[in-house]
Amino acid sequence: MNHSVPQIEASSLPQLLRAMPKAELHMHIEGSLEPELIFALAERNSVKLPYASVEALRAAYAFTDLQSFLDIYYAGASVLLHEQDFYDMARAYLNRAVADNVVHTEIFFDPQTHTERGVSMETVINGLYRACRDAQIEQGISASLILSFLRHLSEESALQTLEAALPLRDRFIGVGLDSSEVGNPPEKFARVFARSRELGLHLVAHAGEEGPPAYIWGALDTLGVERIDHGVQSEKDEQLMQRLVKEQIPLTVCPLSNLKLCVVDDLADHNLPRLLKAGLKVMINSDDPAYFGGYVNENYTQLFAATGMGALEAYQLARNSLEASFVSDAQKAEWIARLDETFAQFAAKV
Ligand SMILES: Nc1ncnc2[nH]cnc12
Ligand SMILES: [Zn+2]
Repeated sequence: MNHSVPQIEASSLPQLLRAMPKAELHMHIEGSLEPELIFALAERNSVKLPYASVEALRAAYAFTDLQSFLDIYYAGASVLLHEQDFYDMARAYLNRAVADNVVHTEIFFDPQTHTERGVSMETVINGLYRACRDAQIEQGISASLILSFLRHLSEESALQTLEAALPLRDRFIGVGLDSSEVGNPPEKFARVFARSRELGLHLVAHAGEEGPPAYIWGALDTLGVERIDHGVQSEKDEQLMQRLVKEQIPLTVCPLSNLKLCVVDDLADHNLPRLLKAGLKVMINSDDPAYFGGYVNENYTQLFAATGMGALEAYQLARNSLEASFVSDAQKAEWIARLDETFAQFAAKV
């Protein structure tokens, strides 16, 4: 776990954070819809928005908690109607990811947000999948999809969603669980996760964003997830911390999200440096970059500036992101070799 990382000038750190190859394992594609694209799609699809302008919409992005964000986030997604809309949204995100030296991304999508409005499952998945495939061919970025269930809806709805997606089973690699956490514990979704496991899908779930450590235990023990999305509340439970370290369960942490949703008051107080130091397999992600003030590199640079972390932590976080991804060991090894090369190049500049 302790890798030997070459000496790198502190002044090179922002450049290194941007240049290092990394994976993004926690981002919601609907959360990458920039206000400009929301307005462009509203016009293209003749959807009436309750905001007069891009500026007025952006001004509404002052959140007090997760729910206050989700209300606006679901309203923003109402402009997505056609396969091309889903394609354009995903290509816009993938362009940003390429610019941030993301070599691999595992993208959440919320089908129920769209199927409940009458958009078909095929429209959603085909648009997103085609964007991932074209970006891979044209830009070399690897991208996979994770179908996420909305936990404020019933398990029956999640089961129906999974069944509706099965004809397109080869177009997504796993399932997740998101939306309003408190009051919707993981146990509510035990059957749909069991069915997903039978289907050979990867399993992840949001837990311990606002909710208690008990939800992280539930996600691990009842749902059998391989990664925890967020998980920042794990620090409140020493036994849970020990388990997360022992089993090296990845936590996909999202610092700017935690700041904007008031999970933390100040980035300088974010617990990621402590979690990393305690030996947890944490990494940095953007969650909903269009709403929280930045894509993945902005999350790295702002958190590092606020907390004083250095090159050693940068290496470990990027490496954790690659190791925690759902790709082959051979692919991981190739990207880790590229990460090592990047660090060696920066060390040579000293
Ligand atoms: N941060 C978050 N937590 C839960 N559900 C979400 N859906 C989109 N972003 C989310
Ligand atoms: Zn999330």
